[in-house]
Amino acid sequence: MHEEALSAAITAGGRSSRFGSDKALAVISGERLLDRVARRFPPADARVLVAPPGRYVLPGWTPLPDTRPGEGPLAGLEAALGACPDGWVMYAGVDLPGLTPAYWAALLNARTAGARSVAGLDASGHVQPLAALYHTSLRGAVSALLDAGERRLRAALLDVQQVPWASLEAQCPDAYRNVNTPADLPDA
Ligand SMILES: Nc1nc2c(ncn2[C@@H]2O[C@H](COP(=O)(O)OP(=O)(O)OP(=O)(O)O)[C@@H](O)[C@H]2O)c(=O)[nH]1
Ligand SMILES: [Mg+2]
Repeated sequence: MHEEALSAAITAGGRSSRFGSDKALAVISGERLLDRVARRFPPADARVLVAPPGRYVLPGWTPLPDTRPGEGPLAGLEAALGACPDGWVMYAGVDLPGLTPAYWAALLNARTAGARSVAGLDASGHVQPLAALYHTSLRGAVSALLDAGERRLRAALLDVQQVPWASLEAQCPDAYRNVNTPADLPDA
């Protein structure tokens, strides 16, 4: 059987305009948000950090420039899918400090035959595309969406397997805690 790779990708190409300074560098519990998200992925065959060239140094992660700089996390996904080996990509925003290895394991375990993306539902039932699995077979579809003017990341959730919050809450209660402003930083 053909072995598929498992890759990790962090997207950090945003402007942090609501935060007021680069939120990836914000320190929480003594470490940068960037380092925290990075170290909470399970082991992966490839690890890429999508961000403007030279903005970050993250040992063990391959720096990857945006294919369409400034066009948002859907464009970041295009870059990640294009650079990762064929298989599944764990794709996360840099501003989700509550993610854990168990969260990724829960998504990976939820994969079904035919699914090309896997995303959790939050406590309100909203799908969460910024901490989700995408299969590299979506490359062409994601580029086509961008070419057509689409910029919402959730549009990339094609052939999606959804994971109910009840299946995620125990493993990762803070999974979708999102840092947009300094007030969102959890107190250490
Ligand atoms: N690669 C890449 N990532 C992006 C881009 N825009 C936003 N992101 C990332 O997508 C995630 C969610 O985006 P936002 O929460 O809007 O972050 P942001 O755009 O930096 O912040 P705001 O300027 O306040 O909207 C963060 O991890 C961002 O770094 C982009 O153009 N390219
Ligand atoms: Mg933004």
